[in-house]
Amino acid sequence: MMHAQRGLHSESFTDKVTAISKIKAESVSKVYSSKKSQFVALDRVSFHVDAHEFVSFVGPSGCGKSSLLRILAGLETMTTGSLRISGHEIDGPGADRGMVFQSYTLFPWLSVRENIEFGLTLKGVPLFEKRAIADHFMELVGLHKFARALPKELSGGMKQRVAIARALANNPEVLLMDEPFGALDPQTKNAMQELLLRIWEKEKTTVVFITHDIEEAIFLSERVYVMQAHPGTIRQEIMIPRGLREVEDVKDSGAFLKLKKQIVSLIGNHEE
Ligand SMILES: Nc1ncnc2c1ncn2[C@@H]1O[C@H](COP(=O)(O)OP(=O)(O)OP(=O)(O)O)[C@@H](O)[C@H]1O
Repeated sequence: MMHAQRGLHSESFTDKVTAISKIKAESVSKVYSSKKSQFVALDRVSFHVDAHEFVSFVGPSGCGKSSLLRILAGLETMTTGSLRISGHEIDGPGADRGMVFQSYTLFPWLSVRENIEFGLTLKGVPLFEKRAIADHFMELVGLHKFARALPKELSGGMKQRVAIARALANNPEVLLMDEPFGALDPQTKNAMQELLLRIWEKEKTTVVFITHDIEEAIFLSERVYVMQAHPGTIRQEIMIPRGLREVEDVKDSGAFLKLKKQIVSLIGNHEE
């Protein structure tokens, strides 16, 4: 009761923002320290990601994109600031976050199915349920015919499809992706972008996507945070208009090229 009364004024607004935002970062800084020097990789970075949103961070090498994602994943600690997922301060890695990295991180001795089921096995999910979940995600990424294959028998794109399926099988609240298609050839990369969008639309996952590829960020996202380096900060938030992707040959369309030019100049201006 007391809470309801307190919540009537400013606090109710704060509660509402926290409730809407799946991720809320406030003034996150990361300083790498050695005996001789200190390096500010992230300087008071604030952002939010709403539930079911697809948000990308794009920026030049060294702007702190990967540091930010590693902090979100709980693999790295921030130096100062606050970073909450569903209202809870991040305190180490957790099953609420699924990760897909650029480097292939499948267990080489496990089959496609076993890789996808890995987290479910750890959680003690009953066999029947585990099989059904893996079947669903193998179907979703188009690898059901490769259930028994080992990673060494797969192409780079197929490996990343397994990595996405494995991350999603654990039903994470947020999917964190660090340049997941960075090592793929352009054609495979395009196909993977299309696939990821289809999955995102179907599964309603909240996605945080890191890339240095501006086209990729515009094509995939609803919002893009443009970062700058030295120190790593967020320079601007760019809204990607709904329906942009519906246009044929979208990457050559006037609206797309305009957004690309805008982001190139934001990044370029700072690098001069
Ligand atoms: N463990 C570390 N110790 C010291 N400095 C680090 C460490 N990790 C990253 N850095 C520095 O912090 C800065 C940001 O690195 P980070 O990898 O987060 O950037 P990035 O934007 O992902 O760059 P890239 O696209 O090149 O991977 C870089 O200048 C990097 O050299």
